[in-house]
Amino acid sequence: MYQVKEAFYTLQGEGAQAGRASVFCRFSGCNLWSGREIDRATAKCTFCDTDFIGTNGINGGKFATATALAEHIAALWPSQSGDTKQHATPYVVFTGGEPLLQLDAALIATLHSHGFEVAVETNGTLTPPPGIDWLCVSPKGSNPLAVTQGDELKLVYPQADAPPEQFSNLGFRHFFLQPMDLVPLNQEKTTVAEATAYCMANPQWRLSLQMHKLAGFD
Ligand SMILES: C[S@@+](CC[C@H](N)C(=O)[O-])C[C@H]1O[C@@H](n2cnc3c(N)ncnc32)[C@H](O)[C@@H]1O
Ligand SMILES: Nc1nc2[nH]cc(C(=O)O)c2c(=O)[nH]1
Ligand code: SF4
Ligand SMILES: [Mg+2]
Repeated sequence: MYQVKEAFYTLQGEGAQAGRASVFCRFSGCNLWSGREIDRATAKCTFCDTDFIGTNGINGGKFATATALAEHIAALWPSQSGDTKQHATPYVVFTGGEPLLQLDAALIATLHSHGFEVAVETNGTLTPPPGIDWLCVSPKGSNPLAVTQGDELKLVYPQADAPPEQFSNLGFRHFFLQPMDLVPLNQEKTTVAEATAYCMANPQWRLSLQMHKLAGFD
């Protein structure tokens, strides 16, 4: 049984694939926070910008089989019109909550058979199933990483207990700093200038702004 908070068609707003048309599938639940505000201060991850509780969002629900969820996701990809010369590869991004609590090899294989490339946004504390085409790891404080290689490492910045230097030798193709959005924490200060300064001083790192929030597309 897969529990999905919401699923929607949008553009990837973050990291190296920013701007790419994507179906987002947001699984319910996380291993680092209950999702309740009352627990935020004592959680293992304290700055989350997302509601991942339950299955009541747009196109959310409970899915008994990989086939049922894959068909639900595939139906959100636009049908290619007859005069389209170039055919874009359908792309699904599994996120959450923490997607590696639920994503399995059967669901990935079924999406491949529907022609999808499969991307994952994970906190890196759980071992991924085989078959993922694009793996984004976003470390959270001092929580130990189970994943030390992948396509991109996207660090929310600043985190006192997770400085970039701690990750710069890991086996990723791309390294991004994403300024911490303080709105969910009810704080005024912006972190964009700090992340910009770090990237300019340390050119291994690139800046990831959350395009969907700036442009307002989800
Ligand atoms: C909501 S998380 C879900 C996936 C997974 N649990 C994780 O943490 O990577 C999706 C992305 O949003 C980032 N994120 C969460 N809260 C944020 C915030 N306040 N500011 C900027 N990025 C944030 C995460 O680091 C992650 O890259
Ligand atoms: N457009 C858009 N891009 C995103 N990239 C990562 C997101 C996430 O919440 O995992 C996200 C999201 O919530 N929306
Ligand atoms: S690990 Fe990801 S989903 Fe879980 S609380 Fe942190 S940012 Fe949110
Ligand atoms: Mg998000």
